[in-house]
This record gives sequence, C-alpha cells and structure tokens, in this order.
Amino acid sequence: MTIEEGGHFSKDNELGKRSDSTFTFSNCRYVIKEKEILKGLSGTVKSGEVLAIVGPSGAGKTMLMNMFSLTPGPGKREGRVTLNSQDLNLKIFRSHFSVVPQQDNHWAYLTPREAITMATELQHQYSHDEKMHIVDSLIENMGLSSCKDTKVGNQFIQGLSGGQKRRLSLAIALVKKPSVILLDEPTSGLDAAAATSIMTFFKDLALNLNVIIVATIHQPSTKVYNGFDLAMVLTGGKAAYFGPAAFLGDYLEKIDRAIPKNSNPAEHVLDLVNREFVDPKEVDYMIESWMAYRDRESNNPDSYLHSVAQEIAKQDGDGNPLPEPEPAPGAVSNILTLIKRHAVLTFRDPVLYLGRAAAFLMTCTFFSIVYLKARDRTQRHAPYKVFLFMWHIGVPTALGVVAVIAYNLEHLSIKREVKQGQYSPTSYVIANSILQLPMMFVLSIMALSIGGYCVSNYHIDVYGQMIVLYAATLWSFESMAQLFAVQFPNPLLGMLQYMNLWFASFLFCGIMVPEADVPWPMKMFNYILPLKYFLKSAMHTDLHQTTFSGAILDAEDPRGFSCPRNVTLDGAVEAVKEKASESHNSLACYGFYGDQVLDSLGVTYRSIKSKDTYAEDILIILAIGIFFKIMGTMMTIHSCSATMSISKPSGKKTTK
Ligand SMILES: Nc1ncnc2c1ncn2[C@@H]1O[C@H](COP(=O)(O)OP(=O)(O)OP(=O)(O)O)[C@@H](O)[C@H]1O
Repeated sequence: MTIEEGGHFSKDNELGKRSDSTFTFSNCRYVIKEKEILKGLSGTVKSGEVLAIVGPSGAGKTMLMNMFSLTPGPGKREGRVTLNSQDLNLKIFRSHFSVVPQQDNHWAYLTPREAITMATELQHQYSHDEKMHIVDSLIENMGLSSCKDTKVGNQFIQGLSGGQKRRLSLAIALVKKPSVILLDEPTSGLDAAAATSIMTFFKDLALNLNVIIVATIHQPSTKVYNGFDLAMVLTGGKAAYFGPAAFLGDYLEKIDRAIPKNSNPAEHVLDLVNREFVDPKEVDYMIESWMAYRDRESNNPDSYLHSVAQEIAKQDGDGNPLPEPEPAPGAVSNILTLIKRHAVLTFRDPVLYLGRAAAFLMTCTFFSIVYLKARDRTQRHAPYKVFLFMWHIGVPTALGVVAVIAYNLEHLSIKREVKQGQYSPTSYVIANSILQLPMMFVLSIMALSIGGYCVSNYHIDVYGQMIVLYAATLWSFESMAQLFAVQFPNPLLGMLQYMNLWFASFLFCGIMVPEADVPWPMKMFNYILPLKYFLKSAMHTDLHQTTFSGAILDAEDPRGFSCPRNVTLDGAVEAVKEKASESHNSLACYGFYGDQVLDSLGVTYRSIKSKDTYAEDILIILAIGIFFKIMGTMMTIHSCSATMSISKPSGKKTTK
C-alpha cells in the first residue's frame, strides 16, 4: 500500500490555528476483574506536539487510548484526564477531541469530496463559499486532490488506497477543528514509506494547526520515531519511559542500556521491555530504573519531568479556558443533510435497498410462475391464492435479514460520527425514518407489480390498497431488523434473532396451525406478529368484489352457492367425467363471490374471513412496527451516547 506524494500540510492552510491547550493525564489505572491492566500512568502533551505511545503487544496501548476516548468497556477506570485543567467528559470530548480509529470506517459509496463536504455541513454554519473554501483546503492539504472524486470503496468495490483512506479519516476529523486528535495505530496496514510519510504529515499538521496529537504505534521505524516530539514506552500497563522522543537515547545510556550503533531507538527499547523475548528481570529493571529516574528528576527544575509534574499539579487549577466551539447547525439542518447523504447512498449502495428491490422482483415473479394456475379465479385454484400470498410476503420479509447486517454496519459509522459530535442520534433516526417510508413503497411496488399483478392477476382495482398494506408490513419487519442490528454488536446474532422472529411470524400467521389450537403462552405470537394481519387483509382485499368460475348462485343451497356437475371446477361447461381422481376435486366448491370463497377458506384457515378488517389490520401492523421502531431508537440513542467515565483516584495504592 502506498500513499500519494505531496500530502504536505501547508503553513498557509485555511483551517485556522487552535489556541494553546494542554492535555494531561495522571495516575491512570484500569482494572478488569481484579486484573490491573494500566498501573498509574501519567503524562502531559501541549499544542503542536505529537505523543507516541509505544509498547509490545498487550502493553496496554489500546486500553489507554480507550480511556482517553471514553470508549465503553469492561472494568473500572480511575485517574485524571484533563484538557486545560477541565476533567474529560462526553461534552468536552465531543467539542474538542477527534478520534481516528485504526479501521477507516468510511461511507464506501461517497467520494472524499462528498464525505468532507457533508461532514462540514453537519458541523458548521458556513456559507456555500466558505464551505467550499474549507473543503478545497482540506482536500489539498491532505493530499487527496488526485482521488477527490473517486468513490472511497471497501472490500467489495475498488477505491482509495490505504494511505488515502487514512488521510480522509484525518480530514474528516479535522473538520470539527479539534484541539486534540487521538490516532489509533495510524501506520498499521501501511508500508514503510507510507508510514514515514504520514507521520511527517502528522508532525506538520500538529505544528501548523497547533493541535495535540496522541498516537499509539506498534513498531515505529527510525524515521517514523524521529517524527515524534514525545514518547511513552509501555510494558505490562506500566511506563518504562515518558519524555522527549529525542532524549530516549540519552536516558537509555544513563541506565546502561545504550542504543547500539545504527540501531533504531524504538526497536531497541521495545526489545528491552518485551517479556516474551527478554528475561522478565530485565523488564523489571527497565520499569524500576524509570520510576527511580522520574522521582529524582521531578524535583530537578531543569528537567523536562519537573515541568510534567507541574502540569499534573495544575490539573486542580483553573487552566486556560477551552476554545469556544463554533456555532453548529440546528437539528433540522442536520436532518436535511443526513437525508441528502443517505439518499445518495441509497442509490449507490446496493446492499440496503437496491439489491433487495431486485431480489423481491425476481422471487415474487418466480412464485407467481410456480403458482401460475392461481391467476385463474376458479374453485380448484382458490386455495392457491392463500399460498401465493404467503410466499409473496414471506420470502421478501425473510430477505429483510440483509437489512440487519446493512444497518449494523451503518450503526458503527453513525456511532462514530455521533461520538465525534457531528450530529445527535435523534437527527439520524428521524432522517432514516423519513427516507425509509418511501423506500418501503418502492420495495412493495417492485415485489408485487410484475409477479402479483402481471403474472398472478391480482385484483388491479385495489392495487393502491394492496401496496399500502404490503409497505406497512415491510416497514414493520424493517423496524425489527433495525432493532436487532443495534441490539448486538455482532451482526450474526442480530440476523439469528431476526430469523427467529420471522419464523415465529410465519408459523403463527393463522395458516399453518389454527390460532384456536395453539396453546398459551405461544398463542401470544398470533397476536403480536404482523404476518397474520397481512394475510387476512391481503386475501380480503384481493378476493372481495371478484367472482370465481365453477360455482353458481344457488338459493336452495344453505351456503347460497353450489357447483353443478356439468361445470368443471376449472370453469368450463362440459360433462365432468366421473373419475376417482376428480371425485376429490368435486368437493372443492368454495363459492361464486370472492366473499363466499373467503368464508369457505376460513373453515380451514380460521383467520381468513369475508369481514373487512383492512383499517384495523393496518393499524395493528403499524403499531407492531412502531413498537420495534421505538425500541430500536432507544437502543440507538443509548448505544451512541454510551461512554465510560473515569473516576477520580480512590487513594488506593497505585503501581507506577
Ligand atoms: N476484557 C478483558 N479482560 C481481561 N483482560 C483484558 C481484557 N481486554 C484486554 N485485556 C488485557 O489487557 C492488556 C492490554 O491490552 P491492549 O489491547 O491495551 O494491548 P495493546 O498494547 O493495545 O496490544 P496490541 O498492540 O497487540 O493491540 C492485555 O494483556 C490484554 O490481554
């Protein structure tokens, strides 16, 4: 993987310098089930500086980063993390911090220009010209000019290179004008040249925008290491060094562990603190030497560690006021921007709607062809109508399972954007709901128009009514999919949950087993799941006001109709041959009017009736959808706002 040349961050950028800030952390501890993961870490970084947290695998780099980004996790966190002496909380985080995660989780079907423009629209009230000015400046300074109109891409579609994606993440993080940028393994997945180039770029950026950069780095090369101002070496959750990166060599010399000639300082120190490769006593020596050195130098007014101790002491003071965040657009403006963005994605990304629309068209047409005979409204084929409707609603709602995975991935991006303070989760839920409703109609039209109305000869006079009923049912299942997409971080669990509920809905739709014969508490599923209400109303809507051949009105028959022998069950008037195979069919006499057929079918399938319950059924289907929507919304809001606070040190002994 390579990154584009020329991504040098210009001094004359249009992005504006941040006012001076100081990020300080002290006595940071993280305990999971009695296991101390971080053992009293402290340090401080000022505007314009880059701090690199280095350490072997399992040293605690990610845990420390999670603490700085208030990422929820197991266990308990303790210590002080402050920006200008103000304790870090979600409000301060959203206003002044940006995180660039290890995985570049972009909207794959947007171009960098679109992604940056929309991020700007979501966070600033700029005029069109101001906005374009900032967007152009970010594109230019991030070295994204050559790919600004290329779709970002993902594992399925070819798009930006790894380095370009990383720069785009950073460009989006900068839109907010943060004071602190947290970078999780920014060089992972990049080759040596790309890693060096991007770290030089971060250094320029920190200086020219006067921002604080804190990055975790697994194994920096010499060139990458030389780009850091400060370094913290971690091992087993303890510090083995914190201070100017350039001073590490001198320090190691002072403790008799001088860097061999032509060696990489980071590699050398990482070898010394890796318990897997050196004698644990050597690692203990490194930690103890550092503790002794730090305690001694903290009292030396000429030492850098003295200034660190002073900054830590200032955590209890007033500190510089934090810069006022720029005025953000209102909720309506954000909703409109989100609708615009998701409308674009809807038409470009096949996973959520387009793919399903095509699948619905094909599967419904397939079942219509299989049940081709059901297009004739005859006695013999009347029961086929029931099964055709079951397939026409059952298969598309089952395919709704793909929505679980699509919404799950979308939720990851939404969560990140909400946490970055781009917009509120409520704005997203509203925008998503507004866009979802028309899409349910589009899906319904795609599902029923060809298969149902062209092939299966559904009753065209009530096309509109049927589409509304179908769209309401799809929406109800869509709401279920959204709930299960956010309920479990793992999309497979959400998909399993969705399929369970879909099967329950199919089983308890009143066709497979009569409602009256289902024992409690399972009978409950007959009432709370939507397929029964759909089938009841769909059958009534399609059959009501139609007639069926093969039967005549007969005042003498208690049912009001009969099927004379000289009329075949297929409707043709001819003599019926008295053959054994047809004696069964001679029993199939459902009615002349659609309503009579409905009542006859209702003898076997109890929920089918000639009574019109359309309005009631739609309301129940919508109520079920609203229930799942509310649950999903609450879960989305909760999951987007979830943080893990840091409690003040308990005063218990901390290991340094
Ligand atoms: N849920 C957990 N319960 C107990 N220990 C955990 C849990 N999660 C992580 N740890 C431990 O915390 C320690 C620090 O993990 P962390 O992921 O921060 O390491 P790291 O320095 O980021 O490693 P790497 O560079 O490999 O990502 C590890 O020893 C890990 O096993």
